[in-house]
Amino acid sequence: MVNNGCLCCTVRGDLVKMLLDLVKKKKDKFDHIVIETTGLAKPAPVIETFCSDELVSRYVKLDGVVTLVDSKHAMKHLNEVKPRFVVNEAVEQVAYADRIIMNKIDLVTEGDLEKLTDKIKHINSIAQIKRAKFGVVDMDFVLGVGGYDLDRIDSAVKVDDSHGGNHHHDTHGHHKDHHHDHLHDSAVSSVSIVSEGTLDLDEVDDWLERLMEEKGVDLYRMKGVLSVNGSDQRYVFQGVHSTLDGCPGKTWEPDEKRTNKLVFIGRNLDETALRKGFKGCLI
Ligand SMILES: Nc1nc2c(ncn2[C@@H]2O[C@H](COP(=O)(O)OP(=O)(O)OP(=O)(O)O)[C@@H](O)[C@H]2O)c(=O)[nH]1
Repeated sequence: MVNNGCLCCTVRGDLVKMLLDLVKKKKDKFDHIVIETTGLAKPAPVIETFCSDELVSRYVKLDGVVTLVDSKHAMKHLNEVKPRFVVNEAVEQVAYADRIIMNKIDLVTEGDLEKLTDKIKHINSIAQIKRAKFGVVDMDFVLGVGGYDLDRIDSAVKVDDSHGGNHHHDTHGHHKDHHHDHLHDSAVSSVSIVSEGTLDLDEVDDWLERLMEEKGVDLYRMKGVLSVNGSDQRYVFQGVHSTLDGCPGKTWEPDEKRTNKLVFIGRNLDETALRKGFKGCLI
């Protein structure tokens, strides 16, 4: 148990200590460690503990972030307008999730669930969503997620069209689902780019580095599968704020369409600039 039960940034030191204590005492006896934060916790400092603390990252690796959404009350919290510089914790917790459980579905209508799903997908188009009653989901949905695993990015950024989506199969325009514009006013959103073409990897590196330098604070997560020059392998990358990981991935099949797929999740994302940046890397 972390001192005051709250995993905000001020107690991150406690989390590091607790994890290292567990590793020392119970070495090799863990399959997983599950950390439950309070509903008011900011996910970023917890996630960053696993990337940035050298000792922690040596012994444990972050598998994924699961967010449990109360389907009856979530919309109200997601739409809550906070004072300037105050984060909306509900939005943050959806934005950083790899998996989302929409719970208490028995208490709302199908229409409510659809609106909430739209809202969630607008904020975070990468996370897999499952509906549940009393939190019942398969264990596989919450453990062994591989949300930070470069080998599994390919399936993570498969772009989902089922809810009106917020991506384009092209490189133009603004995403808007005209039926639900009123739901999509959150400053935190996802931008997806899906486009064929070959990219210059050096240009991509420069672009992403620049992006992280300039927008690192607002760029919560990004993932991508790219077709790059001089390689028969996909290039996969993933990042959290200003931490970026990239490496060659699976080989493209000879007759496979080499489609680039990138997803960015963040605050006040400039979609036009992101698309322009991407285009600038095309050969
Ligand atoms: N109808 C219905 N009730 C539920 C469901 N899931 C949980 N509850 C009830 O909701 C109440 C509050 O439980 P939770 O929302 O799980 O509470 P919580 O926020 O996790 O509580 P703590 O983490 O202990 O603070 C309990 O009475 C649960 O039985 C559900 O799917 N449907």
